[in-house]
Amino acid sequence: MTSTSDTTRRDFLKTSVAAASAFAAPAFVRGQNLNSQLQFAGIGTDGKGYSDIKLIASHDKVKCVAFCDVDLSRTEKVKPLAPEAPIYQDYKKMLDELGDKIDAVSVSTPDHTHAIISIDAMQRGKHVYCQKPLTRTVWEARQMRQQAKKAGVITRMGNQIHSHSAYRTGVKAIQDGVIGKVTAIHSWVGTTGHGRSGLLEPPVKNEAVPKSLDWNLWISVAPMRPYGGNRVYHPFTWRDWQDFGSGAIGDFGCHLLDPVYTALKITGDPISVRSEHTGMNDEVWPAQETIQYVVPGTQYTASRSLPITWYDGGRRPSNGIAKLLPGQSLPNSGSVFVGQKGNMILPHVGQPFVNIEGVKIEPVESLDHYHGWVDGCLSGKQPSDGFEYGGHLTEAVQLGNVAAYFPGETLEFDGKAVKITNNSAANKYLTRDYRTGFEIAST
Ligand SMILES: NC(=O)C1=CN([C@@H]2O[C@H](COP(=O)(O)OP(=O)(O)OC[C@H]3O[C@@H](n4cnc5c(N)ncnc54)[C@H](OP(=O)(O)O)[C@@H]3O)[C@@H](O)[C@H]2O)C=CC1
Ligand SMILES: O=C1CO[C@H](CO)[C@@H](O)[C@@H]1O
Repeated sequence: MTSTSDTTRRDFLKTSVAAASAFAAPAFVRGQNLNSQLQFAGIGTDGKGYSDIKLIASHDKVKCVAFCDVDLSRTEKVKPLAPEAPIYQDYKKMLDELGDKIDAVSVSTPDHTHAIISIDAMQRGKHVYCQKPLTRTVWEARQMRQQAKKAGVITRMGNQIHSHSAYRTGVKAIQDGVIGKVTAIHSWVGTTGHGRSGLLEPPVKNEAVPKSLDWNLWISVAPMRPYGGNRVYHPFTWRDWQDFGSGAIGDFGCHLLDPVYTALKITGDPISVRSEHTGMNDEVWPAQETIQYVVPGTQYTASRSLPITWYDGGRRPSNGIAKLLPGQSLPNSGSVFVGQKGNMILPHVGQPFVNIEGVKIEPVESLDHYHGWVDGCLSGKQPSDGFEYGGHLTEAVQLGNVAAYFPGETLEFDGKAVKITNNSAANKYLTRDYRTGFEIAST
């Protein structure tokens, strides 16, 4: 028997699919459960996962139907958000068991697990909000773009500052031509590529895995290694380690380069990338690094190509580049947009200013990044910064990490073929070897 609410849900689905040309997927794939409510499951429930889930759940049309975390001791905070929602340790089991009861998921787990979880969820027709960087490798980012397109689901990358007034104001100022056409970009972050765990190599002594944690699931696609101990790899310190995290450029590149990519409408693949750093081994990322990209020019750039320089670990552009006015200073993290009429300095989560006497930039309002994604899921309207956009940005970020293995060498990239054309040894770093049972099939 068909209930009234079932009919309403199907009617809603038909209307929203018809109304949204961006909805490419067949109706059976797209949220059978979508009516005026989004049935949502949060994967990764502590750290950033908790705030992602809380802010998504604060939308009045969201119902939390399940939570998942490989460490059950880290699920306490989300429980009050939906005390009746089941808690899983394995996202696959959750998706298998709950099936159509889930319309959408957030993926707020360490970087190495973003792709395997998000791609699986998209293949099952779920909308996905995934943390930055979208993936751990270039190849995975390309798969995310392709799978999102194929599934026709609504996606967004979790770089919430994209919707913040500071970045939106910077984007508008560039597109309004306040500094003229852009000739170069310099972006930097104060953080370092390693140092969070205090280790450069895996520890010799290992502690027992806590009972609440499924270490096999935490390791996921990466080669198995012992647990180590609290904060050797998890929580949080996985960022240092090449198997799991993506160093300083991976941690902050998708934040800082986001207003650059958005303002300049960069949609092409990087042409070349070159890294220079203080040294690295096979385990952790460099402490200090400078990465030089060349990307295709756009309507907002002065030339057919644009140099972007990335600095981290305390490095930043020189005063000669920034050309600040008296009283101005560079923030700890941010970007200098060098333009034909002057420079715009865009602090990370701070309002932009220019080095042109008498020119002030009016702030534009913030939007709700989380609710924007939920609204997109309900209406069928894809936000402009879905996985196509986030995938491009992540490919650039992770190319920087490929270049780190060949310091001082300019690597030329063929984006169409996803290939480094002038150094065959570099190609293996565009992807990874997947652990048996955790493979990602090509889309
Ligand atoms: N946009 C932003 O401003 C921010 C984004 N981030 C991003 O959020 C993500 C998470 O970072 P952070 O919260 O610091 O990391 P943490 O290590 O603190 O937490 C990640 C959470 O995911 C859980 N988890 C790990 N693997 C899985 C899995 N396979 N399935 C389900 N749950 C899993 C972890 O459990 P366990 O305790 O076992 O590790 C933990 O609860 C990263 O991609 C990071 O880059 C982080 C901070 C801010
Ligand atoms: O914005 C952020 C704050 O710091 C975290 C830890 O380095 C980052 O991962 C995150 O993206």
